[in-house]
Amino acid sequence: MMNPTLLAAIPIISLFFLLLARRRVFSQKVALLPSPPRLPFIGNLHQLFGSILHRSLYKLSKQHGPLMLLHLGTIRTLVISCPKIAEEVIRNNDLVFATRPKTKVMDFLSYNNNNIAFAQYGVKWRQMKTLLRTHLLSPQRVKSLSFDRAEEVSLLLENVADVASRGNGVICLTEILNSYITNVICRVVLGSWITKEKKPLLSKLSHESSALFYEVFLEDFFPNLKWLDVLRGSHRKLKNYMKTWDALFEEIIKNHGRESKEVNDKNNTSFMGALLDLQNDSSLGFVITNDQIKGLTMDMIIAGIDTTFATMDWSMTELVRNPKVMKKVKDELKKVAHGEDMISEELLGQLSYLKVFIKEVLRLHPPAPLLLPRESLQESQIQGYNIPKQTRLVFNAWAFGRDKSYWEAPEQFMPERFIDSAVDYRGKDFCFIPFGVGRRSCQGTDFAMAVIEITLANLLHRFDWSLPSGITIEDMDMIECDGVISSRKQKLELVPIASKGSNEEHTYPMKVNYAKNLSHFHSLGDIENQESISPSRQRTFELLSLPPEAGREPTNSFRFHLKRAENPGSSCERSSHDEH
Ligand code: HEM
Repeated sequence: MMNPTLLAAIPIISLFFLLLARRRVFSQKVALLPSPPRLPFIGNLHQLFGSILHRSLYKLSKQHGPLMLLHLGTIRTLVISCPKIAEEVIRNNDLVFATRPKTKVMDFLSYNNNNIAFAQYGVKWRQMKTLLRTHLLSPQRVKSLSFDRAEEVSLLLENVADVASRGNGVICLTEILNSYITNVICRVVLGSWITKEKKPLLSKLSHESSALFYEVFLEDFFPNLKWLDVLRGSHRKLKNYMKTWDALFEEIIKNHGRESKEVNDKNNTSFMGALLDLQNDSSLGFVITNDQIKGLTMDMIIAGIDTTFATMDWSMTELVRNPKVMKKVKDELKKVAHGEDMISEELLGQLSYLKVFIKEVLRLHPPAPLLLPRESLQESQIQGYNIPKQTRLVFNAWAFGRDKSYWEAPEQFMPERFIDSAVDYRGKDFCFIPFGVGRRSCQGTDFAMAVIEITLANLLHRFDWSLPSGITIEDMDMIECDGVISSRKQKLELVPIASKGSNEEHTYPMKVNYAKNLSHFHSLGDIENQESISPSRQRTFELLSLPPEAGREPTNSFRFHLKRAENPGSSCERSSHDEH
């Protein structure tokens, strides 16, 4: 009789050979794809370390072609470096590649598949996307936030003038823009619940998330080495990070109930507030869980802050490096402003050169150069090659913007290339996809562009910008940070001088009564009396770091906006007594 141990081993041995044979079939097909030589066990990982990822991939694609297979540990990854193949994938296989890979970080940040950006493709993702499109980031909603943007821009301008007046005139614009955009996004996403004490924490958390993407979890490449991540403390770090987020969200959720009971604040327009209200909306057809609210809120903070900041930081850098472009942008602003010292959103449509300038920035410096990774849900074909299920896919959008067959002199900064050109960033032109393409493309494009345009327009209209003395254009390093979001590595230090003709000229330091101004913005009423400020409005002041008792006279720019607020629809010409 056969030994029972041997008998039990037969199915296991058979299964082993079956799997081996299956693997060989797959690898034969996949081996046909161009692929750099790889090392045992780690595959091609060693070719990616030590350099900026999208640049390493670009370099590899020059040797191995625009469709290239990499083995990152046990993970098959297809890298596409040319627009034509990207178009083929999206046209034929967008649905096949509609899901995101499950990685340790994405799993955590998605609140266990309860968000959009990192969520697996499926019913939940579709529900979240509908919520975002119809309730949070619809064109009407984006438009309705124009007051919030105007207020924040005004504060930014004052801040720039104030910081410049205090030191030697040099400001670190990178830091100012960074905290400005955190304020903008947190304000619209979290509303007045976030106090000024919590803002630095939020800023830290959002930037850490970007860095976390590059924290290498061995488990993602070698599932059997999960225990090493535990030993290295990576799991604990991620868990603690998420605990901090969770405590913050819980507090907001708890306050939401109280807020509606105690204050009955009907003007609560934050994204998170809207989502909490929608929890009781039966017409939605599905129930939104607290985890979905947390996941979605986190999505917008993570997806919104670093990307928008990077675009504005690169924009200001390119303007300083290209004085002719700066002059053209400023001339256009002056013409459109008709003597006003603040550019309002209604004027943005007339700023065609500013718009092509921003396009050129996004072409050369896409904030997410590799978009977000996708993964195939089933077997498919690309360029005649068989691509197995669960193959990861990466589009190198940074390389697309430098493809010589689509762009003349691609390394040159030339906004003029977009004049009289229909090429746009909305995902139809595959050579220019800073916001991604297909089903998984960015949901925040309109919101991001509204913030970027109004901010740059006013920064450039109000100030003339130059490099600190002793620094030349040649000293400006144009290398980007390594990370999912590709902002410029070197901080941008500049000297702002109030523009000639600006009504704020020679008025450093500019101190304003923000409390009065903000009260107008929020209620169009008067708040001479401190007692009349509601608790929620009080928190708005805190959110904006403004002491309610602060200040003297409103600035001209604020007067202008106040008049618009008080007389919506009027042309709101500035009268002579508005001038200093
Ligand atoms: C200049 C600013 C921005 C850029 C360049 C940008 C770019 C991107 C890119 C490249 C993707 C991945 C697309 C893909 O995989 O094909 C993405 C996804 C996403 N973005 Fe943005 N983004 C920006 C701002 C924003 C803002 C302000 C928000 C929201 C407040 C936002 C929300 C999202 C969401 C929810 C997704 C996930 C879409 C999905 O997976 O289905 N983004 N964005």
